[in-house]
Amino acid sequence: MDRPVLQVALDLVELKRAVEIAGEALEGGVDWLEVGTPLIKSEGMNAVREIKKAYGVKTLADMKTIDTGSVEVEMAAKSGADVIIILGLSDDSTIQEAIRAARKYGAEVMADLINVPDPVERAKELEELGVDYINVHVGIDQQMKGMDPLDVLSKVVEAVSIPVAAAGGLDAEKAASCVALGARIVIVGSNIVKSRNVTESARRVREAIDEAWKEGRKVEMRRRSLEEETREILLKVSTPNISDAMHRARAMRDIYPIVRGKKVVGKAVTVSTMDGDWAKTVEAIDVAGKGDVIVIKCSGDTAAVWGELATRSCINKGIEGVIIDGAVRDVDDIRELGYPVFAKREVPNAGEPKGFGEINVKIECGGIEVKPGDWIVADDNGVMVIPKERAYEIARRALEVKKHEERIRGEIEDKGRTLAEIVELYKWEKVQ
Ligand SMILES: O=C(CO)[C@H](O)[C@H](O)COP(=O)(O)O
Repeated sequence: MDRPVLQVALDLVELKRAVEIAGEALEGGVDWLEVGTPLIKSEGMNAVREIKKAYGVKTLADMKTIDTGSVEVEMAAKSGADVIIILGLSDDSTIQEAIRAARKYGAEVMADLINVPDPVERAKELEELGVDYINVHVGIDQQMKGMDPLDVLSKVVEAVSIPVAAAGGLDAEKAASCVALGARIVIVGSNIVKSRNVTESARRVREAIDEAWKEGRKVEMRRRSLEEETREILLKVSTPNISDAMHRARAMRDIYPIVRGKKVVGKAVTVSTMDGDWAKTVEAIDVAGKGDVIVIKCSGDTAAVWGELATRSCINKGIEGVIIDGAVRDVDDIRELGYPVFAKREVPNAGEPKGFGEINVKIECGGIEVKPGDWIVADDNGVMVIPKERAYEIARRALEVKKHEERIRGEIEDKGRTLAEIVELYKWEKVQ
């Protein structure tokens, strides 16, 4: 049996960059080039033509066809696509029309199982209908919720005898696991095309899948909990990455780092208190656990609700940091301790521990709503709040923002280009 196929998904919107990245990916050992759906939507069939003409290797058009199978397949095949990707969700008549059209032009059809309710049953039906390949695919938005193609891959492989592809957030390790589970084609997008060194990233995947194929590697399926993964990812991304991932969500207003150069990531233990009343803020240290962040809303900022001794207590308990919509004192000591405290104002005077307020209630801090358990990420840019229900998703989206920027940074630093040139800013300004 031949070695597994490595297919790169050129999920970009700029054709010039896609052609360049395709070349770099081929150098790293990619076999097939997929013209991604965003590129097709941005540049039309011209993208298929240009990619095919530039390299002459097997080229796929990810049309994601759901209707008019014949028309869409014909367009792509005439433009040079060797394989056209259509949606397995389509009506059987669309699939049959797509296959008939493909045969006229000597092209093949790959059916994508994205969003199919019963992937194993549908894969069997699609094989029966005559598609050439099945793609077990978890879409980009689904990946952000923690879905993984590995979850159903082996069942689909067992159910059909045509080659099965796998796609959806694959890196070298996951791609190797897909091969070990029987995938004949691995499709990698973001982890190659957004990488700063495309050739090197492609090579890593190439080596990993070839090794898995030669050695019949066993798959280790241990997955970390979503919470572990969320924390790990949030430690890698910045607050600007998170803001972008949340459609430019606002950071807290008027809250500044008392100690610069520190990063805070953790789940919120919230405190609502009165100006200068430090009873609940200090009691919250005993409520919070390792890895938490204390987030305090005060009714004013004339007297401190936080100082050096509270900070030392936090350090003892492994609490990640403190965010205060109010006043802090002992800032020189806090700086010496190097502990991340973010606050609105610095003052010398403390208030009294009267005990007004509550711990772990919904508050508004720096103008942003914070619920107990929401994720807080703070750095020198500011403080972001991620609602706990969307924490994993936002973390994954922020990581995509970071990866996207890494590739652009590389083009600025290594190729001497400008940002406007790379992202074709003038072309993509909003039409008025
Ligand atoms: O078709 C796609 C999205 O709908 C992508 O091309 C596919 O998911 C591969 O990209 P990635 O590796 O970034 O998930």
